[in-house]
Amino acid sequence: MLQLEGICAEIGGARVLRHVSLTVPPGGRVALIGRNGAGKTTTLRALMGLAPLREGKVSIDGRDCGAVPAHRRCALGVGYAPEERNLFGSFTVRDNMLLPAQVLGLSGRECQRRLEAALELLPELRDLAGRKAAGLSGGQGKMVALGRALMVGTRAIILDEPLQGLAPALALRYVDALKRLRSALPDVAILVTESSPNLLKSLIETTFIIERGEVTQA
Ligand SMILES: Nc1ncnc2c1ncn2[C@@H]1O[C@H](COP(=O)(O)OP(=O)(O)OP(=O)(O)O)[C@@H](O)[C@H]1O
Repeated sequence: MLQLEGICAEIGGARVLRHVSLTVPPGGRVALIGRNGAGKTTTLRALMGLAPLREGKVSIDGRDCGAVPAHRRCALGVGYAPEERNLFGSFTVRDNMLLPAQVLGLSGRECQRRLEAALELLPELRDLAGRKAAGLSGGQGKMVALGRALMVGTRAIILDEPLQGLAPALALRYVDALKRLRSALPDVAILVTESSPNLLKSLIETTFIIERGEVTQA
């Protein structure tokens, strides 16, 4: 379970999150919907320990994360696919996917097992596995970022505007991939942000709305 309780955050002295509370239950499918600049990315960054909190508490599976630095949060089973993807262009898709599992210190065997499981769930990545990330299209890169999040996201994956900028057909393919994950990994929660709920309707159980840093449940 992912839980944000009364989170407040500032960037450059400006209030960006105002007492944000949001819960993602185990295996839950939750969307956070808001316009550009509403605070979606900052909310996810707060969850991952990448945005400093002024107030409030983040917990993962009941564990208070106040003292857990960002680079250890994925060890709690949370995989994060940031909006900008942040792939290493000179690495292959395979190596980009393996990286977070290797950083966690998982054995080579476990890394390979997870890679195979992720490629099984996202077969479009199998053909790309040996390609350098620099040569991928935006849509392919988003799929790789999803696969990479799955490598460590044994409890939850959080996806920041994964459909943003995708052509409608690609966006539907991405949502189909998420639906496959829902069936294959029912215990892995998904928290996804978007500016519009339309394409996510068939996937999502609970929707939160964020407006000027304030979150309400739809
Ligand atoms: N590095 C920064 N410096 C100054 N202001 C920032 C910075 N990052 C975010 N902000 C401001 O914080 C607010 C929330 O930004 P955030 O990126 O969380 O919103 P968002 O809902 O994810 O929007 P987008 O869809 O544009 O990514 C915005 O008003 C934005 O201008």
